[in-house]
Amino acid sequence: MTADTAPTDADWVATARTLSQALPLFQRYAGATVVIKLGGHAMGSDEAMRSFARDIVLMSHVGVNPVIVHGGGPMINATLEQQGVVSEFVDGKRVTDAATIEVVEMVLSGFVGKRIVQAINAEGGRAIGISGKDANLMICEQTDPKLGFVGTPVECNPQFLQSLRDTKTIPVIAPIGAGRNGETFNVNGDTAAGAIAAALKADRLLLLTDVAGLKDASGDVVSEMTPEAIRQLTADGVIKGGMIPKTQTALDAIDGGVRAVVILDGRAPHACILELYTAQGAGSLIRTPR
Ligand SMILES: Nc1ncnc2c1ncn2[C@@H]1O[C@H](COP(=O)(O)OP(=O)(O)O)[C@@H](O)[C@H]1O
Ligand SMILES: CC(=O)N[C@@H](CCC(=O)OP(=O)(O)O)C(=O)O
Repeated sequence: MTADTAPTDADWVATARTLSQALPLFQRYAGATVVIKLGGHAMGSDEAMRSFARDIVLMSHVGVNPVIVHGGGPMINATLEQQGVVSEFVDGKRVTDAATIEVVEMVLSGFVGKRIVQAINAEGGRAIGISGKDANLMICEQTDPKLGFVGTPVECNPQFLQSLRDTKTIPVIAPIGAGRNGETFNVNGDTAAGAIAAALKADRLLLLTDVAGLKDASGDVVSEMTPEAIRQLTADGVIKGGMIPKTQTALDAIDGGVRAVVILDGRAPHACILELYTAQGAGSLIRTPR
């Protein structure tokens, strides 16, 4: 079917066949909890956001419990740059002083989170924007005094998410954590998604990023990897930079009880439903061998 020709009867039959073939996968994921981390680099145009939102609403309609955790690093950078501030990053984490944490919270819990909420709601879903502070969802401790207000999640309280699930409300979570002494902590989006997925014992954690998946030493995307293979590729320097917190998150999430983690290209159209509802899947699946 091309854009400039009307669909034929055969095209419609092919569409119906595709839907019918997805039945076993719809059944397999009915009732499953799927945590989706949408990184700032994966948040594209309004059209891409609409397509992401549509996929989330579709998942919710066929019985999945989607939980979105978002990033927004590039949007934080842009707002800080308007104020003449350029952040320093150590091991992929933003050094966050008292003025910066205010900007981080404003950007993530403000326009980034609300853009996702609005997109989902516009497609007929029911989303609500919260952060790790709400209902004590994510309690943090300071990661390292040198990083300032950067937090490591030490306690997750996902009961509130279960009550959202009962009312088919889709949480859209900003990676901001509460400290025990009233501090606000900036949490890497991948780390926050992994901690929440582990607390929920999620069936899947999808880490949406800007590459097709995990690449091996030859630069080829590998469709399935074990935690052991990831440790080896990291030791060999093949997994590096921003991919390190992602793969570390994947390993921690699996240790914490998540069944499988997928690293996939969030800019690709319909990445989430391709992964869940096609036999081929998308990106790189990480799980312990069965
Ligand atoms: N082995 C690898 N396979 C795939 N990507 C890798 C690998 N090692 C490093 N990367 C880099 O990791 C990047 C993703 O991390 P990052 O830019 O922090 O993503 P995000 O902003 O989506 O959180 C990719 O764009 C790629 O350049
Ligand atoms: C501690 C830390 O670095 N926090 C991140 C939070 C946002 C994030 O993780 O955004 P992406 O997923 O788009 O990278 C930051 O300040 O950029």
